[in-house]
Amino acid sequence: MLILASASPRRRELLDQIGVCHEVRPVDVDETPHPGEAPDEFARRMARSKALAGAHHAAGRPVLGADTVVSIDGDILGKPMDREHALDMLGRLSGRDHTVYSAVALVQGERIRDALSATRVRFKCLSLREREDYWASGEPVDKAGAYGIQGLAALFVEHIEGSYSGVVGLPLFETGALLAGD
Ligand SMILES: Cc1cn([C@H]2C[C@H](O)[C@@H](COP(=O)(O)OP(=O)(O)OP(=O)(O)O)O2)c(=O)[nH]c1=O
Repeated sequence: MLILASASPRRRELLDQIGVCHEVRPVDVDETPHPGEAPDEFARRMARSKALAGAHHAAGRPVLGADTVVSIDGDILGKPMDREHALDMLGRLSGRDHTVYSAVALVQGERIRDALSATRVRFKCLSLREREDYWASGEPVDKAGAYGIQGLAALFVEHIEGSYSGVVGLPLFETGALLAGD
């Protein structure tokens, strides 16, 4: 059975959605970007690191790792450290387009393969009050870019072009192709 090297409840639900039986075994990796590292490269490196870390104790079973980052003006927005950080991130996203990179990596024996989705997301303009109320909902705390498109933040998203499941945390088309060996 496949091992999902992730603590994200969204990833578990997304894998369930496509009927892939799996066991959840979260891993701990250093999620610090290298100086000057591009957001898409960072997401790919993280997905690969998580899958490889999971493979250490997998006894040869296939292991899936994933990573999602929000990127605007070339910067990487990860999870917010605190309220101010979240309000600042949401302020940067307000009224603009950004890109969500979601990478997935699969380790099978000696082999590792990965795939990436890039999705454009446009936010409406957010007032300070809206950002404060959103923080108070508790939703932003564990999410890249301090928002969850699958939750209340659906009200902020004017337009999306790309992979919805990628924004939520696991690009299902790309994941299915990796698992099928394409
Ligand atoms: C942009 C966005 C992100 N997210 C979530 C998906 C991921 O769980 C999280 C990004 O953080 P990640 O570091 O990719 O993942 P994680 O720490 O939650 O889980 P793990 O490393 O153990 O696999 O943000 C949403 O749920 N909705 C969204 O709209």
